[in-house]
Amino acid sequence: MTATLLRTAAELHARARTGRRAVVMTMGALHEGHATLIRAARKIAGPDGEVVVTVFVNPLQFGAGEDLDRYPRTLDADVELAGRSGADAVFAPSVDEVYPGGEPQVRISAGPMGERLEGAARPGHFDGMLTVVAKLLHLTRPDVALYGQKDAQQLALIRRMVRDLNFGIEIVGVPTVREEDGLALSSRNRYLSPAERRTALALSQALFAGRDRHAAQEALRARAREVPATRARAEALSAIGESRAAADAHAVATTAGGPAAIRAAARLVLDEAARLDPPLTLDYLALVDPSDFTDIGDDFTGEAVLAVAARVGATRLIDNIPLTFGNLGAAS
Ligand SMILES: Nc1ncnc2c1ncn2[C@@H]1O[C@H](COP(=O)(O)OP(=O)(O)OP(=O)(O)O)[C@@H](O)[C@H]1O
Ligand SMILES: CC(C)(CO)[C@@H](O)C(=O)[O-]
Ligand code: BAL
Repeated sequence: MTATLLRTAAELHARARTGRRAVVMTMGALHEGHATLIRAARKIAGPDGEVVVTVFVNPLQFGAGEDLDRYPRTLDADVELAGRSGADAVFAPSVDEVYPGGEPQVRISAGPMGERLEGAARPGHFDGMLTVVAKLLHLTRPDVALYGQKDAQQLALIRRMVRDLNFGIEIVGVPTVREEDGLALSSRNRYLSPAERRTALALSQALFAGRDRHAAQEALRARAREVPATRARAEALSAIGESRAAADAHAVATTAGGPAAIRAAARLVLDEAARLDPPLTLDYLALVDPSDFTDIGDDFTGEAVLAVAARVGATRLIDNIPLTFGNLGAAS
């Protein structure tokens, strides 16, 4: 399948609409994570519907000193990958096409959730992101739009904007696609040298260590209901597995359990990576409620997000993993 390249809003609006329109928004430099979103969009739109992929590196969401100028731009390959993955059209407007009068004076405000974690590290980022997402939703007029859970805070804010401002568009989240060794796919991975990539693996490893600790805690809680506490604890700890035993023993020894122990288990991996060459520099590690991105408390139940951001060399990467608390029937 070949995707049609559209450069202007006029070209986009001239397209005859057929069936449901599903939109996948990207900044280009497409990879298998994007391809997964496009395939999911194709499924939702169906054979009679339409899948539109947007490619736009939005200056409004980059801060001074960030990587706007060096962000990879690979439009020909993007159109090819989009078509191969099931897109009908790629809308890749210029900056002038999106912001004809220069930067917009009226913008979307992301509110308090937009000032936490990524928002604290990148002031103004989420206002710029939501402003362009609102514009692209108006320009593409989809029935449904799909976003990756890799950018969990972005996804949560888009859901919030669509609900709070009555956009009337269905928002679908797609789970994070990872390399075989666990690294989350990201356009920015192409900045990494082989040595930096080895260090960057610590982001996902830390999340997996936190996930293992969480699984052990949930197992412990479940077992505690069935068998005497001491036996349950031993069994649950053995479920963690030999590979994590040292990190886990440390976490058990230094924390009281609950969210603190999960953070501690993840933190240990990140602290080790800080001593590698090249080192990892941690920006934040947080275990948050995805409805507002505040830290969860000990009595939290439901779905939480363990999120991390770090620098390796000149590259800043983010990753996260969902963890379900108190739902003993579900896998974490
Ligand atoms: N590994 C992934 N798995 C699932 N979705 C992803 C993945 N990487 C990106 N996405 C999603 O693709 C959409 C476009 O993201 P974007 O173009 O910024 O890609 P990216 O790889 O996240 O780039 P960057 O490295 O700049 O963060 C977003 O909804 C994002 O969450
Ligand atoms: C949603 C988005 C396309 C807005 O520029 C961007 O933030 C991204 O690619 O995740
Ligand atoms: N993938 C999120 C877009 C950004 O980093 O600006």
